[in-house]
Amino acid sequence: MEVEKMDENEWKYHGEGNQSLVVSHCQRCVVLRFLKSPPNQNKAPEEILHHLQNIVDFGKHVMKQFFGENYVHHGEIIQLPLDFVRQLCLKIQPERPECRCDKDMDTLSGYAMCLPNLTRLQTFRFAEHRPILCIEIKPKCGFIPFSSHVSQEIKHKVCRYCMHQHLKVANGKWKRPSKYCPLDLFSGNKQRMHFALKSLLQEAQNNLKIFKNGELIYGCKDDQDCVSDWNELARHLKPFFFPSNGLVSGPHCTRTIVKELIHVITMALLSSTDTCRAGHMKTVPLSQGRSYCEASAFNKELVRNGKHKLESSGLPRGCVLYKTLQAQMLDMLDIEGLYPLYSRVEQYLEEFPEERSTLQIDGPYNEAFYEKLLDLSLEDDGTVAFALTKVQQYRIAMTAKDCSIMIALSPCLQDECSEQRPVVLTSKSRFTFSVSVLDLDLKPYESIPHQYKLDGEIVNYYLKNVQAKEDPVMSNLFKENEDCTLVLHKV
Ligand SMILES: O=P(O)(O)O[C@@H]1[C@@H](OP(=O)(O)O)[C@H](OP(=O)(O)O)[C@H](O)[C@H](OP(=O)(O)O)[C@H]1OP(=O)(O)O
Ligand SMILES: Nc1ncnc2c1ncn2[C@@H]1O[C@H](COP(=O)(O)OP(=O)(O)OP(=O)(O)O)[C@@H](O)[C@H]1O
Repeated sequence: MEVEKMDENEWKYHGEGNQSLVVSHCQRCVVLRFLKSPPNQNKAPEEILHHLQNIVDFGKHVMKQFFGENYVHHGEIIQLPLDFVRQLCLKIQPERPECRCDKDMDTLSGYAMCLPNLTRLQTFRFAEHRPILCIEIKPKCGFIPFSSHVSQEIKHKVCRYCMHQHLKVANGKWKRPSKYCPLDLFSGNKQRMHFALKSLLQEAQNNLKIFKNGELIYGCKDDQDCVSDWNELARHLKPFFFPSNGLVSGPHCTRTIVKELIHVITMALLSSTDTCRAGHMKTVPLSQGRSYCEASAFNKELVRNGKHKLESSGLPRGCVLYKTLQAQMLDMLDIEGLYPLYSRVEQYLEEFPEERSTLQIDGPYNEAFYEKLLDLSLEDDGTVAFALTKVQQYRIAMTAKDCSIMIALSPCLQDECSEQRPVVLTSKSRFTFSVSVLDLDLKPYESIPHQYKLDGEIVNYYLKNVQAKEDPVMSNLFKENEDCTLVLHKV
């Protein structure tokens, strides 16, 4: 990219989260990702550069090992003319959702990350202008804690996402709770995955976005009360799924298109498109802990219908969900078991502050950092080294619990499909696709006390306001469903 010739008119607002703001190039398949900070808390340019370098290194040396080369795009740092950045910031300001304007885009350092635009990622090497459909999912934590450090029984039964929904609605973050449960999505069972994806389509919140040719066509843009218009979505998707226009419009057409969409997403999420170095590293057997969440609407429906056996088909080893879950499961102790270890490291750092850099708390996130993550032992020998390893593994897990998965699909004809590209078929079309993982910035060490506090708030709110008011019939049904062991005594 010729940075001297940068023109803000060639870029447009693309999206943002809590930490960064993304603009996309109008013609080329690239984006610029800028860091954000609260007003009047600008960081020095060297600090921004260091932070961005850490993000790139972490993607390159750590997350690529967990997910594999093809899933992770670490990007590169780019230094831009300050005048261009200032003009760009002014240009995009009116497009920004109000709820994100509590932070400003960094316009002082001139540094940003340059990445491929994953919503327009070409799945064909030569096809320049093929239509592209892209689905972005932020799946959140897909397992129930199995750690013995968990103090509240409810955490072994209901997943964090489902509990957190109630607090979010109470706080006004969202108007309605979602029926999505990450455990259904991560179950590998097609029926449960279908239910999870349908729930995301009903209440997207910040967990689902759909882009057509790089433009956001579905998902929450601004307010907490976004309406899910499936008919409008079906209108956008019809040319992808029914290219010869064979399907009449109406509710049946909408339902069929949504079903086909869910099918292609499921197939892409379950496909194994990459191998990775950490592939042999099995954090925790997937069978450990409960494989379903008692609060999941799918589960409740089954129980109501007298069916107590919830299927969990398991995930194929190479698929993106499996890899995400394995990285998430590096949180083996739960925040309750981790917090005392964090305090041990803190105490050590208070005594020996100069050790902070040797311990690689703020990077560099290099090969040596990755190697230290591989020790999965849970035997606490009382050392700072043990505590630190668990803290760093927890930070990786938190990152994987908050990342997003992007699936880019482009229609192809039968004779066009290459053997190197995965293909998914629907009733009337076929797509080549690529899967990527984004927002893999390592969660800061400093966020651990916040995680500890938030965990308590989520659980206490749930116990006080939801579980206490739960339908007693439902609770009894669950009790009947609990596993029981028959103990035989000698007489
Ligand atoms: O704690 P959670 O689960 O609410 O996750 C936060 C996300 O909220 P969500 O629940 O997904 O709506 C939150 O997302 P939103 O800003 O609400 O879209 C951020 O991703 C936040 O990350 P960071 O601390 O800014 O790096 C996330 O915080 P971390 O816990 O990942 O640090
Ligand atoms: N390489 C990319 N290609 C296309 N779109 C992208 C890319 N990177 C980010 N985006 C879009 O920008 C949005 C915000 O980016 P990102 O998730 O990295 O922000 P964040 O502030 O780090 O998020 P969080 O709130 O989770 O901390 C994403 O949800 C996605 O829609």
